[in-house]
Amino acid sequence: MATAVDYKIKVENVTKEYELFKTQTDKLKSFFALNRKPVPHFWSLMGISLEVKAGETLGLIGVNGSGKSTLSNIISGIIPQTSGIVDVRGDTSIIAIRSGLRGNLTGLENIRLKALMLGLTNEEIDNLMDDIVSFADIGDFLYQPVKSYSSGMKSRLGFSIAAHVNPDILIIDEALSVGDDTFYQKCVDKITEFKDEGKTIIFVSHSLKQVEKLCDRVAWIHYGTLKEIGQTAEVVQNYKDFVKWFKSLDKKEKHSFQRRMKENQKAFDIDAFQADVVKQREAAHPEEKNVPAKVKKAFYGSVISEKMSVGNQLLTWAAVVLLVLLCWVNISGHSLNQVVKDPSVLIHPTEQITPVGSYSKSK
Ligand SMILES: Nc1ncnc2c1ncn2[C@@H]1O[C@H](COP(=O)(O)OP(=O)(O)OP(=O)(O)O)[C@@H](O)[C@H]1O
Repeated sequence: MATAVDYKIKVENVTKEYELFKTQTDKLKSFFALNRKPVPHFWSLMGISLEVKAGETLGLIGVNGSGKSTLSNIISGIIPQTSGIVDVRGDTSIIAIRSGLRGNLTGLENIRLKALMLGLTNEEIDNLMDDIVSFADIGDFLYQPVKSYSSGMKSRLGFSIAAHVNPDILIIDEALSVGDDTFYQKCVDKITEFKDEGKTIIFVSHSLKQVEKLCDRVAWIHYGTLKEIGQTAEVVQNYKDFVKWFKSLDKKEKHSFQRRMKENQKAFDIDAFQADVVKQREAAHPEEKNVPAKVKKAFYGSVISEKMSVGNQLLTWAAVVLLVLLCWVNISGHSLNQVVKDPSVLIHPTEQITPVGSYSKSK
């Protein structure tokens, strides 16, 4: 019998690995699994587990580079996790300064594109357009490509779109830090309205004041790990204590601390982590069978690989070979039928090929 879930978002043992390629060519080679050179790895998330309940506002805090945006982008489906379960029950709509808007499209085009991607019909978008435009309040910039916008304008537009498409879950990643005071207040009012409507919100911010004002609970992400999750006042206070401690260090000590943390993220061993999860689960549920297989499925069962599978690699190479062959047949001047009957004709091009710009006398 299926058990009812009491969460809106569940993240279990989620990791995110980045390969630090030096060039785009190295990246492309790796995609086709052609890279022989070892590439440095970096684990942006090293096994995060948390749940967000329906109607709850969860704050994500942590120092720069701790993994807040990586986690919120994984939850909103913008990037895939490397391992772990991400279960999101509802439509997410992310408001982030850094993602979601296409620079070459105008503000108006971005509104339509994002709304279409979120499943709205053109008629629904037409009905919402005036509200979105008036909330964003960016004047004639609406007709300019978004790449010409200031970060405040991008934030206005991004917030306005996401807030009007009526998502069930809202992920707000640093959206309020760049607007002016009037816009900030408008956003806070809108977020409060969402909270009153019972929407689930993830709020990523460096402003502890905003977090204290808006969040029911807070998760402190610390160099790829979940350091603490709990009541806002308590977690924020512990984080403030950490920041105070860090600030009390001299420059050399600060660098050394940050280096140690980053080294730790480079050295993370996913297999050892998986083995640990198995051990803990076996200890907690001694009667449970096939724990290693179940944990393996939970780690990789729902993950979309960013590398090509062997099957896809074979298919791609087969397609490339076929394409080259067809081009060769075309250039040779023989018909496909002739080549199939006698492939050796490929190395004897027909004499009927007419050079470009000349008139064929053989007609
Ligand atoms: N595409 C990428 N390739 C390589 N490393 C990345 C990539 N994206 C993020 N990272 C690294 O992952 C880590 C986490 O980054 P993330 O942006 O999630 O942190 P953050 O907590 O949101 O930081 P901030 O508070 O500065 O916005 C950082 O060390 C960052 O350099």
